[in-house]
Amino acid sequence: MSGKDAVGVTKSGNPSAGTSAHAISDNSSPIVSTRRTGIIRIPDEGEGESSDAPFLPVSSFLIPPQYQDAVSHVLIPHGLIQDRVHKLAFDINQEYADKTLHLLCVLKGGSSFFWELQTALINLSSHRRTNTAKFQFSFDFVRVKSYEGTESTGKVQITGTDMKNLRGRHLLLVEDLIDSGLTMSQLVPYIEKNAAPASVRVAALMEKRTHRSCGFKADYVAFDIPDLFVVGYSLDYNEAFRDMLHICVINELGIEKFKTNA
Ligand SMILES: O=P(O)(O)OC[C@H]1O[C@H](OP(=O)(O)OP(=O)(O)O)[C@H](O)[C@@H]1O
Ligand code: HPA
Repeated sequence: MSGKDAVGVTKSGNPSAGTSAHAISDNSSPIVSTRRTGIIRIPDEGEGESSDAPFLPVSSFLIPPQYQDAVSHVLIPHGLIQDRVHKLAFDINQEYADKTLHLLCVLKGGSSFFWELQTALINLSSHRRTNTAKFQFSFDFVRVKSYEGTESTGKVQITGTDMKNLRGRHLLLVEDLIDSGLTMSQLVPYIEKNAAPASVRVAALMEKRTHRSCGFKADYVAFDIPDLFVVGYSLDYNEAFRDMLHICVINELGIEKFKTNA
């Protein structure tokens, strides 16, 4: 790989102690867990045996003109995201086969992943052959914010959802990225305390390999990524890049160009 100006994240998010999402708490039917399986590991640049992993140059993809010089390379193309999300949807459909699932989209970063996942779940339920059980889902949104630019403020603001609506439900939080884990390690206990759901699990599109991690692990994960600041597919830097299909790595020029975008 040659994305040598890619931006890594260096500041500490000051996360609290390790937390993980809780398992389903009722015993209505035995299920074979497919959680945390099939995670695709995106290697670090020049990493050991994986050093021949394909470098995906910006010029090989359709990228909005204003972003072409602001990212060093494509990390995860949209097509690969879609394929992985379809598999996660299949696993979720199987595991919650006899339950009504309540998806909780964590805005704003989780929105593209959420729409892709819920479309895949609808498609699965619509196929007679896979629709052997009584899988159903409903959904809601929660706004959670802690980052400014590329750094966590250390304060997680949770707004925009009535906790009463989540009471007694099987919740699946749909989140774009576990970075330090601060956001999820605060959101999950907050919901458990204020909403008393039947169960809470977390589906994350990506988990970052970072020394800043507080140890939080999601239940369903599509990609395991290097410690780089990623943008696109609803992930932002100062609100820029959310309108880019592929997940890319921001570069120094991008950091400068969109510094005052908010
Ligand atoms: O694991 P962490 O270190 O807490 O970082 C992950 C969180 O940071 C981002 O949210 P942000 O605060 O930028 O809000 P946004 O979703 O509106 O972009 C991202 O969408 C995750 O929610
Ligand atoms: O890598 C990232 N990209 C965008 N938003 C983020 N919030 C935490 N980490 C990131």
